[in-house]
Amino acid sequence: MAPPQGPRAPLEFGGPLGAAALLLLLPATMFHLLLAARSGPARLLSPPASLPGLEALWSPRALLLWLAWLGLQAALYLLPARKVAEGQELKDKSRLRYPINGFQALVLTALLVGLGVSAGLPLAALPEMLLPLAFVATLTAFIFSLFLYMKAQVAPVSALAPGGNSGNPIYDFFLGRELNPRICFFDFKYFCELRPGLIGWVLINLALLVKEAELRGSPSLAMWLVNGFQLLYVGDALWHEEAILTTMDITHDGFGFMLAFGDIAWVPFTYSLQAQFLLRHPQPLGLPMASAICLINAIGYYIFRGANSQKNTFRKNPSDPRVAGLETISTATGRKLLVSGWWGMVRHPNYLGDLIMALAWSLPCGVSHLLPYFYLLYFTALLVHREARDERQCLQKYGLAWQEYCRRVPYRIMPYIY
Ligand SMILES: NC(=O)C1=CN([C@@H]2O[C@H](COP(=O)(O)OP(=O)(O)OC[C@H]3O[C@@H](n4cnc5c(N)ncnc54)[C@H](OP(=O)(O)O)[C@@H]3O)[C@@H](O)[C@H]2O)C=CC1
Ligand SMILES: CC(C)CCC[C@@H](C)[C@H]1CC=C2C3=C(CC[C@@]21C)[C@@]1(C)CC[C@H](O)C[C@@H]1CC3
Repeated sequence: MAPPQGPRAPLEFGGPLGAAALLLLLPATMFHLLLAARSGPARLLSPPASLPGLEALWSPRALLLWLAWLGLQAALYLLPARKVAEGQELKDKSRLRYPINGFQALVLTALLVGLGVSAGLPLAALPEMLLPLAFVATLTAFIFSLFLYMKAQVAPVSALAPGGNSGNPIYDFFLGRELNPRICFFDFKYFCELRPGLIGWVLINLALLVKEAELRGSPSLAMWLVNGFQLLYVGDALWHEEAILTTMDITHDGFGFMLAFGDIAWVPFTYSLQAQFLLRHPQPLGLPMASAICLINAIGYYIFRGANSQKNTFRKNPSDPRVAGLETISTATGRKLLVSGWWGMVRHPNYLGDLIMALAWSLPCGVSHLLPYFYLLYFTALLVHREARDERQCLQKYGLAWQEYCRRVPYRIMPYIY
C-alpha cells in the first residue's frame, strides 16, 4: 500500500483550504455559466435570478446518454490504433505505451452521429439537456476521483505523482495521487484528457448550431465561426495527440478531481459557452468583421501550431533540418533549450497563440456582454498560473541554463508586456 509521501512537494492551489474551495467553486462556476447563457440578461457577474430545482438537474435520460457517450469513447479508444507511442521515462525507468487513435475517434464519432441524425436522432434536443448532462458529468467526476484516490492506496510508491501525496485527503483528492492510473492498457488520464470532453465539446457546439438553424431558419455567421474555430482547435489537438505525452498534465500532475472534472465536465460545458450564448442571444456579424476575426484566429493558430511543432520536432530530433539551424543553450541534463525561432520571441509562444485564438472565439459574440469573454479571462489566468508552475519545474530541472534562457528571452508570454 502506498503511504503518503509527506509534505516534500510545496503545496499548490492554496493548499488544503484552496483545494476545498475549488472543489465547490469549480462546479458552481460551471452551473452559473450554463444558467447565465440561457438567461435573458446573460450577466457574468450577477447571481442567477433563480436556482434550478433537483428536477431540472436530475434526468435518467441524461444519465443514460452520458454513460453511452463514455462507453462509445472508451470503445473507440480500444480500437486498433495507427500507432502506439511511448511516453516519457518514469521513475522506475520504464515507459508506458499509448494508442494514437484520437483523430480516428473524432472521425468515427462524426460518422456515427451523422448516421444517427439521418436515422432520426434529435441532435437539436441536446441543448435542452445541458444542465442535467453537466450534473451527471459532475457526479461522475466526484465518484471517479474517489475511485482514483482509493486506487492510489494500493499503487506502488513509484507510481505516485510528485504533488498530490501530502497526506491531507482533501488536497490529495483534488490534485490526484497516482501519476498514470491504468487498468491494463487503458490509461484513464490520457483517455479523459483528449476524448469524452474535447469531442463532447464540438458535439455540443454542433447541436447548438443545428438548434439555431431549427429556430431561425439557418445558423448565423457568428455560430459558424465559433463552431469552425473550435473544431479546428479540437481536430488539431487530436491530430497531434502524441504531443500531449510531454505536457505537465501527463508527466507531472496526478490524476484527481481537478483534471477529472476539468476534462469531462468543465471542458465540454464551459468551453462551449460562446455557442450557448449565441443560441439565445443572436449577434449580427457583417462580412468585413467576420473576415477580420478569421484573420485573428489564423494568426493565433499560426503562432500556436508553429511554436508547438517547432518544440516537438526539436525534442524528437534536434538535427531535423527544420530546426537544426536554430540557436540553442546546452543544459547539464544533456537536453538543449531553443533560444531562437518561436522560443526566442517569448518563453511561451504557444500560450500567446492560444490566447489570440481565445479572443477570436469570443469576438463573434459582439461586445454587448462580458459572458462570452469568460473563456478568455479564465484562460489568461490558467495560462499565467501554468506558466509559473512550468518555470518552477524548468528552473529545478535546468538550473543555471534556465536562468540564462530567462536572461536572453526576458518576456514570458506577451513580448514587451509580460
Ligand atoms: N485550451 C486549454 O484549456 C489548454 C491549452 N493548453 C495548450 O496546450 C499546449 C501545451 O502546453 P503545456 O503543456 O502547458 O506546455 P508547453 O508545451 O509549453 O511545454 C513546456 C515545456 O516545454 C519545454 N521547453 C520550454 N522552453 C523550451 C525551449 N526554449 N526549448 C525547448 N523546450 C522548451 C520544457 O520541457 P522539456 O524541456 O522537459 O521538454 C517545458 O516544461 C500549449 O499550446 C497550451 O497553450 C494548455 C493548457 C490548457
Ligand atoms: C477545471 C480547472 C480550472 C482546470 C482544468 C484544466 C483542464 C481543463 C486543462 C488542463 C490542461 C488541458 C489541456 C487541454 C484541454 C484543457 C485541459 C484538460 C488541451 C488538450 C487542449 C488542446 C491543446 O491542443 C492541448 C491541450 C493540452 C492541455
